[in-house]
Amino acid sequence: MEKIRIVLAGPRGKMGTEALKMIESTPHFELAAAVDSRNGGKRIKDIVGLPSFEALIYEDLHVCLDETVADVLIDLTKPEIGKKHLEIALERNVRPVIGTTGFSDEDLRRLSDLAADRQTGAIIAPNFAIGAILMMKFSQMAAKYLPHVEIIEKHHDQKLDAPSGTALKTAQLITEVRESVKQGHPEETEDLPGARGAELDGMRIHSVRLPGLVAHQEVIFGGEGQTLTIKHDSMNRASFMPGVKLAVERVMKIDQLVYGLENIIE
Ligand SMILES: NC(=O)c1ccc[n+]([C@@H]2O[C@H](COP(=O)([O-])OP(=O)(O)OC[C@H]3O[C@@H](n4cnc5c(N)ncnc54)[C@H](O)[C@@H]3O)[C@@H](O)[C@H]2O)c1
Ligand SMILES: O=C(O)C1=N[C@H](C(=O)O)CCC1
Repeated sequence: MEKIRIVLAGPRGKMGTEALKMIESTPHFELAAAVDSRNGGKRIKDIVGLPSFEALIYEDLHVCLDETVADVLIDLTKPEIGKKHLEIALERNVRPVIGTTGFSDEDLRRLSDLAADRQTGAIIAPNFAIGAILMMKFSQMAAKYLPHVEIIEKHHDQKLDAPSGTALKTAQLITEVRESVKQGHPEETEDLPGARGAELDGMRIHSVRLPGLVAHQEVIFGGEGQTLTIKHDSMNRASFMPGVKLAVERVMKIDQLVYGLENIIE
């Protein structure tokens, strides 16, 4: 099998270090280069605590892709950088696998058009954990029958964006199968602003940020005399790596942008 040559953006981060281990243990993956906010000119093996890859570190993706033969870019940096890197990679026909969140509907339309123009596969995955994908799929199934929904997402307190990409994606999947519903009492008031959480098509989304958490979500459905809770917990960042590996393999075989791993697992 030919090796898939990967550029990894964010190699020193919590996700990036797990991704390096995943690449190291996958015989048909090769780390071609890395993009970091510092350490340009060094090699991955020169950074204390990182595996002994010879791959060079660049501080600019343009320069990296000028000097590197690559098939796939994995981006695990931060929202505005992931978006910029996705575009740079597509313009050079390098297939992006993006783990950062914060893409608006308008961004997704524009980037889908760009991927289609370039006939280059791209995957944006708000959550790489296979269990989280199932949680979203099961929630979409349940919402057909129990349309009153509240989402509680909980993450570590270093997370930059709220609500989480997973919560937004879950809400979007639910809007595809249910009519818009006015939830709660028609005359309810918020005596403390934000008490009822964010609102998306009648659904409420509550974001919790605490040290000690990794990534967790509960989707609670209410009906007459019953509730249903669908819950997923990522206890560590290794939980995301089978999904990253799957996305890298799959992005090599598609020629359009896919938003969400639920679109590539059976
Ligand atoms: N899709 C998923 O399943 C999933 C799971 C966990 C985290 N995430 C997302 O992945 C991203 C990384 O998460 P994390 O917990 O590893 O964060 P982190 O803060 O530990 O790591 C981010 C890394 O990106 C680097 N970085 C910042 N700007 C950069 C730039 N311009 N170029 C290159 N590198 C740059 C930082 O130096 C840091 O090492 C976040 O956006 C997070 O929301 C996604
Ligand atoms: O920032 C994180 O950490 C995570 N973000 C994702 C999201 O926004 O949904 C989910 C996984 C962890």
